[in-house]
Amino acid sequence: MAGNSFGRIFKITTFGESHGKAVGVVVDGCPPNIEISKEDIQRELDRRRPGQSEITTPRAEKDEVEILSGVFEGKTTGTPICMLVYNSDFRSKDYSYIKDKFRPGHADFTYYKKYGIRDYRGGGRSSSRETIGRVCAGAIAKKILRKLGVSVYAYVLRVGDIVAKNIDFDEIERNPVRCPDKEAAKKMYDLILSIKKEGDSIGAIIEVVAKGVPVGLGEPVFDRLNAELAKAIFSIPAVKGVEFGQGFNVVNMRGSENNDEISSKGFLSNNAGGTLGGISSGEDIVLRFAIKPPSSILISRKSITIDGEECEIITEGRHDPCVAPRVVPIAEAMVSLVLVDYYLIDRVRKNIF
Ligand SMILES: C=C(O[C@@H]1CC(C(=O)O)=C[C@@H](OP(=O)(O)O)[C@H]1O)C(=O)O
Repeated sequence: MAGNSFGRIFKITTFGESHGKAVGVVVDGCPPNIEISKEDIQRELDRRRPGQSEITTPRAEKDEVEILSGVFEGKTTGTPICMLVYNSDFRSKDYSYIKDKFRPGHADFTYYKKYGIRDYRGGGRSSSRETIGRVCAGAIAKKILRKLGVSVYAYVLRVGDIVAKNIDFDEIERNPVRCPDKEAAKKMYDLILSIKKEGDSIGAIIEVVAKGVPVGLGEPVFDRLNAELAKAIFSIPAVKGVEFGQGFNVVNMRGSENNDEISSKGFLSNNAGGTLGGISSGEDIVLRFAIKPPSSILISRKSITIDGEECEIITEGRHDPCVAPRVVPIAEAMVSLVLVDYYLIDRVRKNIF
């Protein structure tokens, strides 16, 4: 029950801390003969790495992946794949001031109370640098899905009160916010910059769409596809809520509006967001999740020391005023990992006899 592994057949274990030597992942259970190159992994890591624009943390990491095992002559061999990224631009002295204090909103308090010890440098294991391993593993999952005709897209739907209205998938990677609506992206960018100038931070909503998922993935009752996807998304740092299809809006609907009618040509709507009874329906999987404003802000907040004395904390150092643009590739990775794992589970159970 150590909590660092995810998946049943396509199983990942991530390791490392923000200011430790390296972060990475071991992927076990990957099918053999999948073509995979360093570039396939690096492309995804480059979308997640710090220092991409004015609205991301300026920590200067190349985040260059090394594939240590499990790939031979450009193909997976069916053996464990270990991938890692060395940390280089860490300034651990920036964190000495919180050695004996808990930063409000961070995991400092709970890690210390649970373990009685914590690597306070850059948030240690609770840092979003841990997600590097997920993105590496997700890049392999994406390649497998592509062979199966499945594509997964994530994008920033909302920052503060600015909402993307025009969803153009081609626009996502053209702007630093990773918003599919060019006009909204500009407004989001300006808003994030102005909040950064105030030393504050802001939250966002990200939408994920998986296209081409076949009917039948998902294991009722406890391992419903949507339950596993929700777990995958909630395991991403800063996530505060997840919904599928109409989500929380169902409270405003009648059954007569919400039920997705079926014709001989297929479903007439997708209010369910791609699953029925926890099993994929063949419609797009559509989910959204809310991420909180980053906890590291330059505005003084009340807290306590490890001895329980009251203090004030300003979180100095290098931080993201809004993590949404960098969470996009992480969300795609997590959704891809679940889909590959559930595809393999479905195959195993059907191919025994
Ligand atoms: C470096 C990354 O983001 C870091 C995530 C992070 C945190 O507390 O999560 C704190 C900061 O670390 P540092 O103070 O060492 O620069 C961010 O820069 C990354 O995600 O790759």
